[in-house]
Amino acid sequence: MKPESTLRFDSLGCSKGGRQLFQGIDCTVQSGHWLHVVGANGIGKTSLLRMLCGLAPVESGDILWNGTPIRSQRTAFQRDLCYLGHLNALQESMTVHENLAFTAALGGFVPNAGQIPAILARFGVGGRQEHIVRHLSQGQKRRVALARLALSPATLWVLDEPFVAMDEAGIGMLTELIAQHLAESGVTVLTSHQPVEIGAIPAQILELRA
Ligand SMILES: Nc1ncnc2c1ncn2[C@@H]1O[C@H](COP(=O)(O)OP(=O)(O)OP(=O)(O)O)[C@@H](O)[C@H]1O
Repeated sequence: MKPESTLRFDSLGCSKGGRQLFQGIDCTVQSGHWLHVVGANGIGKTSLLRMLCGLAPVESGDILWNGTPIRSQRTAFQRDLCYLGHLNALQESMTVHENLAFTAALGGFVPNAGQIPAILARFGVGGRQEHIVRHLSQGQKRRVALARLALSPATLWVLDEPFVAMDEAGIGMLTELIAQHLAESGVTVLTSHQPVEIGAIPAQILELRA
């Protein structure tokens, strides 16, 4: 189990290119729960996720992790965070197995011999372990990228459109993995233009509006 955690947006606002995207967002997500950020194309969902991950500064309001603004606990917060953006962030010239081993090493984690093969098999890419990532299909690359979640010790998963390019089986595997994460007291924030069901755990919906 992971430690009990709380994510809070406190009167959060964001503008881009001189245009206000959203403001006054208040929301709290506790351990074991997930937030589905929804809204029209271009409304600011990715911008919100990027602020949450520290890839863009918080301009107005605050983001608090366990009661403390993330800006004043950068290193500790990054340790608690796993972010998967639109891009898969895989090393294209490395093998599938090498990519996962690399991710684990970055997180200071040494998987045992059977762990990476088991995770890849779970994500339906077990037979591709020694393949160079460049030679995989888009959906296979997405599966490898998402398989990294299973190696992450992070409490907070932030996933931008994780279901894009996934077939039905892939969607099933990912929702199962998120459900397991929540059952272990994890927290997940995701965007998706499609309806999402994570087991029987109801979504907290945050709808961004112009
Ligand atoms: N660096 C930037 N400078 C100016 N405008 C930007 C910048 N980055 C993003 N934007 C604009 O901010 C708005 C919000 O973009 P964002 O990617 O957050 O939307 P989104 O809700 O995730 O959209 P989608 O559903 O299409 O992925 C868009 O209109 C985008 O063009």
